[in-house]
Amino acid sequence: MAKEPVRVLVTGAAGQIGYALVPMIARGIMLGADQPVILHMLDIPPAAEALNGVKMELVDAAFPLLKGCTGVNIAVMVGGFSRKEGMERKDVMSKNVSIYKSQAAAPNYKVLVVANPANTNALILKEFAPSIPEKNITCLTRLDHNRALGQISERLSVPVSDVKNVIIWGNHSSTQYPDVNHAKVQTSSKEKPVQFISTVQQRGAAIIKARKLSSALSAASSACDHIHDWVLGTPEGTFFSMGVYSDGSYNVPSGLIYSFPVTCRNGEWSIVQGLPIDEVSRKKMDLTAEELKEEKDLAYSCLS
Ligand SMILES: NC(=O)C1=CN([C@@H]2O[C@H](COP(=O)(O)OP(=O)(O)OC[C@H]3O[C@@H](n4cnc5c(N)ncnc54)[C@H](O)[C@@H]3O)[C@@H](O)[C@H]2O)C=CC1
Ligand SMILES: O=C([O-])CC(=O)C(=O)O
Repeated sequence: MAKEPVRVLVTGAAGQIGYALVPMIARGIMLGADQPVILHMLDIPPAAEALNGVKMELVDAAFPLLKGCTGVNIAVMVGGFSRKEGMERKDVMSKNVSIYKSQAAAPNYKVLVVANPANTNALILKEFAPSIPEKNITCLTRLDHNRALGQISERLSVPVSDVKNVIIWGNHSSTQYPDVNHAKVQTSSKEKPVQFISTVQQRGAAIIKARKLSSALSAASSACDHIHDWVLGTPEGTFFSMGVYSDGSYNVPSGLIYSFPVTCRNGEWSIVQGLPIDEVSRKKMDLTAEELKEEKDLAYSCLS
């Protein structure tokens, strides 16, 4: 029997990530090749004509899984302003957090916040939308996770599918801690990836420098991976990084949206517990938590 369609909301759908993301969803990359979808696309009035163009292209692409354009079960919140060369992600805070406060009227569905500063926007959404369970609000650090897999694969010359269980701890910013201590790589090479941490931390800035625009196809693809694994589950023995509401695991202060290693079953994520943390890692995990606390204060000052 054909499955009931899942309704997916994409905010900022006329932007560059939106333009890359909606055809991926309509092709079944996010939710599976047998899962019909209904797309609900939102943007601001000045982008109405561009959004209409995206809708026309979706019709022209004749996606068999695409059943229409209304209603919501999953929300991918890309809407917002992107940073330019020389800016940090928190520099777009004053423009973007107020969007996440105003969009907090959303009911109970799974939310992925992409727009920067992604962790803090997700926290603002959580704090101003008490009707959404905190387990349903997440932010995208899967792009950083995939960047880490890609760097290891390139540097050790192994297929990316032979690398797993890297971890991105903390903020989707240059203080994030890409941790390879628990990674599994099928290789005989003893070479240690050098400058790996700073390359992953600075990859977003490197893409802006090269493209004069921030990353879009990799962000859209990672957003699909994030929702895919959340809804359909993580493979046995594999974990991924997700920005989620901290419950105090690994002594990360609760009350922050922080990226942890997670596994997913039956549409629910759980933080992987019990990984040993060495002293160097502890310092880096605390540093990125400190930045998130500062961002939270800054966000509230922008909203007052
Ligand atoms: N978490 C992550 O890994 C990544 C996050 N980003 C962030 O994603 C966001 C979007 O990036 P792009 O698509 O490249 O930007 P873009 O500027 O091409 O598109 C953003 C879209 O959002 C729309 N928008 C603005 N305010 C809105 C509102 N109140 N409601 C609905 N739509 C609204 C704009 O009209 C525009 O169409 C940026 O904040 C960017 O920094 C980008 C890459 C990776
Ligand atoms: O760097 C940016 O501003 C866009 C982004 O978040 C990324 O590519 O990781």
